[in-house]
Amino acid sequence: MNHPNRPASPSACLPFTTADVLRATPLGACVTDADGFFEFVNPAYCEFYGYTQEELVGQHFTLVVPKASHSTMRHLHDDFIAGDDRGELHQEWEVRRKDGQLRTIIAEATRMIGDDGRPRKMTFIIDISVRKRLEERLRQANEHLEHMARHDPLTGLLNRRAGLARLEEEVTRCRRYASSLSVAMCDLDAFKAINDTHGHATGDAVLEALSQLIRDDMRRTDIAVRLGGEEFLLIMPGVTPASAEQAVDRLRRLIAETPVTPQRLTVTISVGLAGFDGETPERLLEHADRAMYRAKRDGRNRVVKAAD
Ligand SMILES: Nc1nc2c(ncn2[C@@H]2O[C@H](COP(=O)(O)OP(=O)(O)OP(=O)(O)O)[C@@H](O)[C@H]2O)c(=O)[nH]1
Repeated sequence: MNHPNRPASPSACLPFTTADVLRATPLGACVTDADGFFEFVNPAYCEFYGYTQEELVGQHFTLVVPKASHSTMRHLHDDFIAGDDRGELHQEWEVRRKDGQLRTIIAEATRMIGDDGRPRKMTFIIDISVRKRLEERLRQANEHLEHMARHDPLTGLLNRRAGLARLEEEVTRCRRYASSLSVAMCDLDAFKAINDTHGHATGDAVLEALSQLIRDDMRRTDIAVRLGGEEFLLIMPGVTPASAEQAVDRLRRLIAETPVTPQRLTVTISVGLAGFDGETPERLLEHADRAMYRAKRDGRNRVVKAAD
């Protein structure tokens, strides 16, 4: 049974006008004519943009759009008014308040035909600026975490786990395209003595400076990894062992000649070099490692190529 005060037809149940409803809604709402001029704005719309109703009605809607998007927005408005789509639009936009602040909104628009037979665009807006800011902060935090998970905090080079994963990738690529790949295992010489004589902080400064020298000297396509302690791995995709030997020996000389601390300490490295020849990444590293130990045994501060 119907409520005695409730009319039977649902279409006749609102005892106020549509404009009353729009004025009362906490959502910003506006109506623009076919040319994009505001015909109606509700109080929530005015409050969000910081304009009065008088300042908005009669103005073109691009008043609340950053200059860079004017032309895009005009075209979209025209297409929307003329379009024969569903007549609805749900989109995220950056908009500009009267005080110049940029905000992000979701706009829900509907095309409606007025009593005069002319099309209009009715838009509801939802402010999502706070959510956007949080999303951006979350994205930056994730990026930072991902960077931390892949890099050594002292030197900024790839850490062991990320470096070995890169080596696997490069070996796979090399197999597929039959390209060259060389790796160099580099170990600081007599580093314990530096720590013991000058302290751990100086030791850390040496590792940082050494990493910077490696970064500056290597090709952009080379990959430098801090495997741990005073041991570094250089992965050189597309480089033959002969070219790698020249490059790494140049780096060795550069390191030996360059003071790496304010006290002008210099250090040397011993390097074992191996070229990829179809083996697994583990075997490739073993070859480079063995060559590095020979470099140590033969007197340090030298590059030794792995035996074929
Ligand atoms: N300051 C500092 N020292 C480190 C770090 N990681 C490893 N070490 C030190 O590196 C030194 C390595 O010493 P050893 O393995 O004996 O090698 P070495 O003295 O370089 O001698 P050779 O390799 O035979 O030339 C040790 O004293 C470690 O404590 C680090 O992150 N910071």
